[in-house]
Amino acid sequence: MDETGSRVIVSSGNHCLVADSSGALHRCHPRSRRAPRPVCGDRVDWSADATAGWIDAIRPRTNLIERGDFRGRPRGLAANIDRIVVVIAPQPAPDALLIDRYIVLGEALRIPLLIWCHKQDLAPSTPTGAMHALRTRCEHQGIVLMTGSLLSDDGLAHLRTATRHEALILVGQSGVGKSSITQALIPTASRRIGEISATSGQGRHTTSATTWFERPDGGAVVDSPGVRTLRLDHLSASDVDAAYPEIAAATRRCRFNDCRHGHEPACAIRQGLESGEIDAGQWQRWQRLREETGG
Ligand SMILES: Nc1nc2c(ncn2[C@@H]2O[C@H](COP(=O)(O)OP(=O)(O)OP(=O)(O)O)[C@@H](O)[C@H]2O)c(=O)[nH]1
Ligand SMILES: [Zn+2]
Repeated sequence: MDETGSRVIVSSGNHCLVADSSGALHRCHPRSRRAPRPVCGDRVDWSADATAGWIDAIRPRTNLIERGDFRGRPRGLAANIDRIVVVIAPQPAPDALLIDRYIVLGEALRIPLLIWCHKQDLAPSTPTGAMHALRTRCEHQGIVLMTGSLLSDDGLAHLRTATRHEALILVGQSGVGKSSITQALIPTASRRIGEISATSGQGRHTTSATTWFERPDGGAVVDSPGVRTLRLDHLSASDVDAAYPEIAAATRRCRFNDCRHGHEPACAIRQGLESGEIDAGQWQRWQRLREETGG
């Protein structure tokens, strides 16, 4: 059996599951130890002999999302993604640094980002200061921000329409609702999880695998447990700057090129912080991520 352009829907270290054009799943292995490892979302050519399925080639990727492992080395997470959906909720309270990490990643890979404020049934009637700051930032930077809930009538309608035919990766803290959203967008997701467990031969499919689910309305959703944290060591300081245009512009207005934004005269950052033009929280996060990326 030979197939071209099939989709890798789950990838582990030494094997992956490939969905053929009819959606049937096949367990495949790289041809050799040196062969590049496919990641979730890859398009691959593969073939099967009497013993096993083999990956013959990985098609060129439109993008590759990587995350730093505990040593900061980049690890492939998912490929060919049209949009990063950062899911936040009133509970657990949003982690501004994690949101910023995804804004940096989206800018660096040029993948459009959408911030989905989920569980609106739990949202306070007056937005918190943090939510207000996030909204202002999204307006300034042209980041799409939408709200919804699984407990309201229009639920995910906005998300569905705004991302029609797109391959989404849902990212965010544990417990914000990523898997619930996947199930709501793809009613057959739990059946698919059963098929994946059966084909991978690893018993119950735990939430430990990044998985590509085809959407019934076109496109796909990638649900991944590897997205609750994100290190950016493998990105550069200029990637961080691109996600903070106001801060990056202010640093260029400081009188001294090597201004450390401490006590130097005519420091545009200090002036911006004093006048309130620069958000103090954003400034702290910029410093933190610049340090992480060696800037
Ligand atoms: N109130 C409320 N609860 C929701 C909503 N959507 C999901 N939940 C609940 O939130 C909890 C966490 O949802 P999950 O979908 O498991 O969250 P997750 O982001 O996939 O979490 P991890 O798998 O740990 O990363 C579950 O108890 C859901 O039932 C919503 O719109 N409103
Ligand atoms: Zn300065």
